[in-house]
This record gives sequence, structure tokens and C-alpha cells, in this order.
Amino acid sequence: MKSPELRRENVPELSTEQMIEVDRAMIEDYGIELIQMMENAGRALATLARDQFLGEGRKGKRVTVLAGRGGNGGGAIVAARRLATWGFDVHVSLARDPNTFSGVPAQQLAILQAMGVKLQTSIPEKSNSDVVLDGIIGYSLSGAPKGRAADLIRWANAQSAPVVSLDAPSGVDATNATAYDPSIRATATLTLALPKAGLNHPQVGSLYLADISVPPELYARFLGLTVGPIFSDGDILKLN
Ligand SMILES: NC(=O)C1=CN([C@@H]2O[C@H](COP(=O)(O)OP(=O)(O)OC[C@H]3O[C@@H](n4cnc5c(N)ncnc54)[C@H](OP(=O)(O)O)[C@@H]3O)[C@@H](O)[C@H]2O)[C@H](O)CC1
Ligand SMILES: [K+]
Repeated sequence: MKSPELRRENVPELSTEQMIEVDRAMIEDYGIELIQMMENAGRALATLARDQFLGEGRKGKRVTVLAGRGGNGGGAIVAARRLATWGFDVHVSLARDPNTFSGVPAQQLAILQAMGVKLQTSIPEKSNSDVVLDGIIGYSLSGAPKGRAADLIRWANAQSAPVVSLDAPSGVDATNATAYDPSIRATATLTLALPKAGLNHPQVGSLYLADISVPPELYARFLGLTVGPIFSDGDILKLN
């Protein structure tokens, strides 16, 4: 099922500050909570993985999800949950120990644990995934990835399976397209709401846009940007 397409020049690109302002306005001015946005982000990531990268059939198809403890990880954990309920063999590797998670990401992780989805806090030992989802780090990257996050990035880059990044390839700065060492070389990136200025980088791969229900009116009111109802034909767009 192909995603509707949109030309990149037809949508504004957001700086990270503008994205953070979108987050703020969504919660404070519209009452759309982080958990609702994260749920939309995660469902879109699961849908993109299923429809574009997992082919036909569910039985035995293996999905490895790499998750940090921030909002990016939270979105990937939602995707893991949805893919598990759709019958895929889902394995989650966390960049941080579960007891270091807090807030909404912790809430999402607790649901996964309640479902008994396979979780580990180490580098995946198998290399037979059919797709890898990268929810290690999003737009709050600070400097070159280190620690287990860096190990997971290196592991993902060594896989033959396609790697789909949420919001930005982990280790690529969504503000200025700096690709640190290590950083994910994504087959595709599903960014949220609107493209980010720093996603003009070859490591992004094919760029998709997910609808997390930001009212176009918010962009006009808080950012002075004119954005049409770009998701009217589908909630995941391929940007060309
Ligand atoms: N409206 C939206 O766009 C929405 C975006 N969402 C997603 O949320 C992330 C931003 O979430 P945030 O919690 O601010 O942070 P991140 O998840 O991007 O990253 C924080 C974690 O990353 C680790 N980190 C950062 N830099 C490094 C580094 N150099 N090396 C290792 N690890 C790093 C950081 O590590 P700590 O040890 O400090 O914990 C954090 O764990 C956005 O990108 C979207 O994906 C919302 O989910 C929905 C709305
Ligand atoms: K990411």
C-alpha cells in the first residue's frame, strides 16, 4: 500500500525550537497530551514498518526495536506494542535500564512489560531481523552518541535488514544535519508533523511524514506558518 506523496518544497521545514513550540502549544493551548502524540507517532511507525518493509504475511517475521528512554524511545515502544498485537515476532532492546525510564515513556514501557513482549537491555544477539526500528535518540540529541546508545547504533548499521528511524536517525542532529560518529544510516526516516531543517542528510534515507494531529491553525497562530490539510489523503506521507 503506497503512501500518498508530497513534494518537500510544498511544506515548511521546522527548526528544533519550532518543533518544541509545537509540542508546547499542543499540550498547553490545545490540550493534546504527549501520550496522545506519542501513540500517534508509534502507530504510524508500526504501520510504515508493516506496509513498506515487512512484505506479505506475519508469521515468524522478526522486528527488532531499539529504544531510548526519551520521547523517541516512547514512540518506538508504542510501535513495538502495535506490531506485537499484529502478530509479529517483536524483540525490544533498551538503551537504558527500565528502572531509569520516567513519565510517558515509562508508562509505554510498562504496557509492553504487561504484555510480556521480549525486552532486553543489551545488544541484540540475533542478526535475522526483517526490519529494525530506531527509537534510540530523536531531536534531543546532545553530542556524539555514547554508551549503550552508541553500541545499538553500531549494531543497527551492521544489519542487513532495513532500518527505519523515528523522527531522525539516531546520532544525526535534526537541527543542522550533523551526523556524529556513530549515527544511524537509515533506510527510511518517519519524521513527525513537519520535516525538520536538519533532515537534509543522506543518512535519512527515504523521508516520510507522520500525522500526529497538529491542527494547521496551530502553525499559523504560533509559528506564522501556512500549512494546508496535508494529511487529508492519508496519515503517512512520502516526501519527495
Ligand atoms: N511533536 C513531536 O514532534 C513529538 C515528538 N516526540 C518524540 O520525542 C522525541 C524527543 O523526545 P525527548 O524526550 O526530548 O528526547 P529524545 O528521545 O530525542 O532523546 C533523549 C534520550 O536520548 C539520549 N541521548 C541524547 N544524546 C545522547 C548521546 N549523545 N549519547 C547517548 N544518549 C543520548 C538521552 O540520554 P540520557 O542518558 O540523557 O537519558 C535521552 O535518553 C522526538 O524526537 C520525537 O521522536 C513525542 O514522542 C511525540 C510528539
Ligand atoms: K531515532
